[in-house]
This record gives sequence, structure tokens and C-alpha cells, in this order.
Amino acid sequence: MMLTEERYSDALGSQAAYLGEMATWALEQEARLSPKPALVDSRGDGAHSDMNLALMLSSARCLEPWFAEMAKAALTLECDLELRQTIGQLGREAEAEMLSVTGGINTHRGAIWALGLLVTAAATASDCEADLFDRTAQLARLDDPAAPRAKAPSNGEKVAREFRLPGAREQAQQGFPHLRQLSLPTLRQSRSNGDVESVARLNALLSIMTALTDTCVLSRAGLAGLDAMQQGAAAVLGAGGCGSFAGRRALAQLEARLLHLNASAGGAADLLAATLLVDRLFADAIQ
Ligand SMILES: CC(C)(COP(=O)(O)OP(=O)(O)OC[C@H]1O[C@@H](n2cnc3c(N)ncnc32)[C@H](O[C@H]2O[C@H](COP(=O)(O)OP(=O)(O)OP(=O)(O)O)[C@@H](O)[C@H]2O)[C@@H]1O)[C@@H](O)C(=O)NCCC(=O)NCCS
Ligand SMILES: Nc1ncnc2[nH]cnc12
Repeated sequence: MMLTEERYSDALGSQAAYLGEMATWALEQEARLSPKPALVDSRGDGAHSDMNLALMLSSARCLEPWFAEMAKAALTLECDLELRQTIGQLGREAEAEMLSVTGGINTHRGAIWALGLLVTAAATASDCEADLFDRTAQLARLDDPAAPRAKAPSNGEKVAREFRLPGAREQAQQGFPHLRQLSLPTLRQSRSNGDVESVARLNALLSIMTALTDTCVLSRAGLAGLDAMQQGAAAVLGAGGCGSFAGRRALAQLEARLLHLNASAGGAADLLAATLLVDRLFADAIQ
């Protein structure tokens, strides 16, 4: 049956709205998950003096229309460079909205990047995860012609340059290897082992922390902090994961160490949200 122009436009709008809703849902689920080591959750502020759960949730909710607009752009623009420029502008506007809602606190700048690219790619990707990640990498590798050039380097840029380690940009440009190789398999294996959902999600977060060069941790606690995060997360999973008594004890030790170092793995938290988004999109697609 041929769709009228109006009904076709409505169909695009509702698909984009769904993707925006799923991205915000993923950020809310990540923020609420507890106990996350040294991160904001339902227990408190982790290694942060300026963030709490209410602020994270307000930030997540204000981003929904921006994620939907990015998905909508993918459904209407043919040219990838034009699409990359459009989502770049939308991403910067979303960052401004986030800062206005949070009173200047950077809650989700990295998450806007990661989940913005994923919803943009998801709008036109086929029904397989590999295609989604390939499409995301393709977009992330494009240079945004309208990106402001002369700007002060961010915390991440400074440490990525100092330590010559990859950050959020490279993670997306490589097609989110930590999701493909670590967190999605861990999430699903943990579920099939009979772990409850919150344990499966915590195990997925820890799998990311075993290997991520998180620039938040680097800028706050240097290589010692990164090593403490990676080794400590591996110890939790090696002890049986967050569903075991030994694993929970190792998790408490990891949190104490990271708090002592003032190290907060905001990048890993973003990638957990990205994991939940991708898992949900493909679970919904199968039904
Ligand atoms: C490409 C951009 C992300 C540019 O960002 P930048 O050059 O700064 O790159 P990174 O620092 O590497 O990443 C920025 C944020 O991404 C998260 N992150 C860190 N490491 C990784 C990693 N290895 N892989 C994936 N993601 C990573 C992290 O964001 C989260 O943490 C922040 C909160 O933690 P906190 O410690 O509080 O951070 P600060 O406030 O900076 O420090 P304090 O002062 O508190 O100590 C929060 O942002 C979380 O989301 C990194 O901070 C991208 O932003 C960009 O270029 N945008 C322009 C628009 C655009 O083109 N968009 C396209 C599609 S939307
Ligand atoms: N739960 C969280 N705690 C601290 N930083 C974060 N960045 C994204 N999610 C976060």
C-alpha cells in the first residue's frame, strides 16, 4: 500500500522519536544502576562533588529531543558529510542544553557523542549489530566541517595527547570495540548464567572497565588510576562477578581504591549506556 507523503513523514517522525526515547532510557538506566564503583548512582555521588542522581536523570531527559532530531536527520539526509555536519551541530546544541539544565556541570558530554552517533546510525542500519557499528564508525570518521576549530583542549584531549591513548573519538571511529567484544557478550552471558538484570549490567560495566582508556580516570588520577580501574575490574570478574560474594567483596575494594584516587570512570559509564541502548534496540527488533 502506498503511503501518502504525510503518513510517510509521520512514520519517519515516530521512528526518530522511538530512537530518542531509547537513548534517554539507556542513560536513565545507567544512572540508576547500583552499586557502580565511584560513579553516581542511587546510593550517592561517587567520586563527584558536583553530580548526583537527580542531576543525571534531568540531564538524560533533556537530551531526548536532540537524540530524536539526530535520528530524524539520518532519515532525511542522503549525503553523509551533510549528515555528519548536522549531527555535529545538534550535538553541540545538545551539550549547551545539558549545561543549561545542569547549571554548567558536564554530566553527559561523552554520552551525547556516543549515543548520538548510535541513534543516527540505527535510523538507517539494517537489522544486524555489525552493520550498526560499521555505520557508526563511518560517521564518526568523517571530519565535521562546521566544528569550531579554535577551542581550548578538553580534559580528554589533554590526557589523550599526553599519554598517547585513545579516547571517546577513537572508540566511536573504531565502531565501539568495547561494546562488541566485551560488554554486549558479558551482558548476555551473565543473563544466560541466571544472573539478575542488575548484576548482568554491573558485570557488563566492569568488563568495559577492564580495558577502557577512560580519559576521565586519566585526567583525574593518571596512569595509576587507570591501572587501578582496569586491574580492579578484572579482579571482580575473576572472583565470579557481581553476583558472587567474592565478586561483591572485590567490587567494594575497587570502589574504595577509586574513591581514594578520586577516579570516576565516566567514559565506562557512557559505554554501559550505549551497551543498554544497542541491546534494547535489537531485543525490540527481534520481537
Ligand atoms: C568527540 C567528543 C567526545 C570530544 O570530546 P573529547 O575530545 O573531550 O574526548 P574525550 O575526553 O576522550 O571524551 C569526552 C568524554 O567522553 C567520555 N569518555 C572518556 N573516555 C572515553 C573512552 N575511552 N571511550 C568512550 N568515552 C569516553 C567521557 O564522558 C563522560 O564523563 C564525563 C563526566 O565525567 P567527569 O570526570 O565529571 O568529566 P569532566 O567534567 O570533564 O571532569 P571533572 O572536571 O568533573 O573532573 C561526561 O562527559 C560523561 O559523558 C569524557 O568526558 C565529542 O564531545 C565532540 O567532539 N562533540 C562535538 C559535537 C559532535 O561532533 N557530535 C557528533 C554526534 S553527537
Ligand atoms: N553514573 C555516572 N557517574 C559519573 N559520571 C558519569 N557519566 C555518565 N554516567 C555517569
